[in-house]
Amino acid sequence: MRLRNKPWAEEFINEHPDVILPNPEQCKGNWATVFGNDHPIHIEVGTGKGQFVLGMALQNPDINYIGIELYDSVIVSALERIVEANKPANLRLLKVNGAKLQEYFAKGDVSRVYLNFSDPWPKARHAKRRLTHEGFLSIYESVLMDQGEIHFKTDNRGLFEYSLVSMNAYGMALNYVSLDLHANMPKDNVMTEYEEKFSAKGQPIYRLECQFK
Ligand SMILES: C[S@@+](CC[C@H](N)C(=O)[O-])C[C@H]1O[C@@H](n2cnc3c(N)ncnc32)[C@H](O)[C@@H]1O
Repeated sequence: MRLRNKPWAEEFINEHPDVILPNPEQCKGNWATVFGNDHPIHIEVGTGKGQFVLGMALQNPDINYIGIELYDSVIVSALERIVEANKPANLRLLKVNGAKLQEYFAKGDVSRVYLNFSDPWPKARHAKRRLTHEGFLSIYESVLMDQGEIHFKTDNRGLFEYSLVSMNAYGMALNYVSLDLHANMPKDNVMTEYEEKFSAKGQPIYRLECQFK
């Protein structure tokens, strides 16, 4: 747990249970009560400092967003942003492991999964840790509604190539692929922190949308 540099993180997190939900397992199958509506739920696994999920929540008030991040020291930066933005009603954070989504979501609770600039884990022996490994795809499938989607952006060519093969082998439909997202920047693209950093260095941004059949 990377808490050493931010000793105040735990206290700040505990002060905002309306944003970082303290007992997320109680929300499973019950998210309409949490948000007070039955709008679609989009989650981002590995949300980092929250720029994407906050931007999406502000841009799309009729969609509920949940940012999922493992580390206190990282998620606390997302929390700071969200507090500064007056806590949009359609946004929550979970400080949990994306490998355990089934503890917090029932089948059909989620209608889209976003993966942005996921850790590449380049060594073959670490392939199971990649968020687009078949083990993770099966976890996403078990919480997504039928024909639910994954939207994935990365600067990492190796991870992108791996993910295309992994999703194809899983039997998913590829609905969109871009090898240079910023060459034709969609009007509604919300940049992540990593996207800003890598595109500023001139690196192409890869993006795909795929769907369970
Ligand atoms: C490279 S950063 C990208 C952050 C952000 N999505 C962006 O694009 O700027 C990856 C983030 O995913 C988080 N992460 C990695 N594996 C995770 C998992 N299994 N569950 C939740 N978060 C995870 C890491 O802690 C890290 O903050």
